[in-house]
Amino acid sequence: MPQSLSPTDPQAASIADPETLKPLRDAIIYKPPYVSGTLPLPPDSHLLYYGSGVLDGHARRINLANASPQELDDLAGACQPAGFGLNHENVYDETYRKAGKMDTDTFSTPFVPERTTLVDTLRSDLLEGLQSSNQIIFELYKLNVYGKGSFFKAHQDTPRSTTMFGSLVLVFPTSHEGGALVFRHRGEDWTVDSAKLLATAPVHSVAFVAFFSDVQHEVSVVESGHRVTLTYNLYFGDVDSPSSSPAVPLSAPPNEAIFKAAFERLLADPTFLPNGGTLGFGLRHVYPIKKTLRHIRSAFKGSDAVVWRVCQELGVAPAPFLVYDDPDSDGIFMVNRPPDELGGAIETLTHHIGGYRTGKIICLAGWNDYVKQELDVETYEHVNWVTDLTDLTQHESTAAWYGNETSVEHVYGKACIIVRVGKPGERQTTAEETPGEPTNPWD
Ligand SMILES: O=C(O)CCC(=O)C(=O)O
Ligand SMILES: [Fe+2]
Repeated sequence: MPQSLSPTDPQAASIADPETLKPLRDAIIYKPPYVSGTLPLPPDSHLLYYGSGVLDGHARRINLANASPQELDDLAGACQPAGFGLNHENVYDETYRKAGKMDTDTFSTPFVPERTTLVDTLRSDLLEGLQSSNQIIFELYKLNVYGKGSFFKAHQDTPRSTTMFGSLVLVFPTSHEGGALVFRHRGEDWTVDSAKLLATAPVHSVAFVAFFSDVQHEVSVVESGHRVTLTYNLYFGDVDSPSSSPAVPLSAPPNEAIFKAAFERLLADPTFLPNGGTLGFGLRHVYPIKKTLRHIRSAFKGSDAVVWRVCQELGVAPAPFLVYDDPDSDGIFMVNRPPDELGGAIETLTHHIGGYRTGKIICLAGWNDYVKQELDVETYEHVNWVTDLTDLTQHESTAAWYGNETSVEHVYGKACIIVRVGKPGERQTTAEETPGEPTNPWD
């Protein structure tokens, strides 16, 4: 991390007290442990075929997109009481869980989660980092019908293997009130009211909620109607290629509103960066780096997309940068496009990137005057790191090292989002104020 300047330095006003950045950092690092939203589907995806002992071997067909109360009563009547796992046993206790269930040998659904945008949504907004590149396996687990007065008290789902990482619940648009899913984790709680989500969703949508296995959750009492759900166990498969297209979120990730509110509060505070300043966010996902960083903007997902969108909404211009931490000096550099091959000796990294047209020196702590002059100190800029740099998205360059023996060194530029904030009253910045990205005919 860059070192701080002394408080007497004229640049000191652009250094934010790290405590003030904590709400922004927390909104990204401690994001809610679930994703939820609605998913428009073709009407046939809501079909359900079921048969059980009570139907004397006859199968029934119901379309959950427009099921009548009688059809739903029949479905509920064909269910068995739902149990829950306690000390490795399946227990029935209607003071703890009151709901109907069908096992997967009793019903059939044409819905295939792998063929929907759910895969991208989970990879972007629930998972992060290297996990986002894993294949996700959806295992259909149960159909549940929560009639009036049904509920499921606080519990954690039983992981069925070491590769199981979470659960997915799909809620069909059958008329119901209540039955919100409440999560509790690290002393916080969140409520996802699927009935309310469905009320404003396009016709034929289902609601979805996916969450990590270690999160405590409960289904609050269904006040009326039938809440019909499919639950899936979520497993990691092999490492897959990252999805090529970013998920277009149908609903914002749950940390977006929290991050935005925290950022708005900071920008409204006149003691925050009284001279304006620069914020840095390490990236939380893996993206390919090409000749320029321009394509990365449209690839951002999860919390990276949250930072990007919220900054744009609040009028503080975000820009992608690569940051180089030169081990041979105390300098840290940032450039807004990958440097061409460094070519020469590693000792010249400082000069090469510092002198590079789009290069920008962001920390000069400990540098002597000669180097400062060489590198044009006016380009100095202190970055207040909200979240640490990560090595998930980085650009590699090679350079020769002339020591006792000549060797090749690798130098890595770590990608991040840099946000420039104006002083109070003039907080908004425009993209033109960030160093312009050279137009590249090959981009
Ligand atoms: O129906 C829901 O929203 C959650 C159900 C649940 O927690 C479970 O089946 O384990
Ligand atoms: Fe559960």
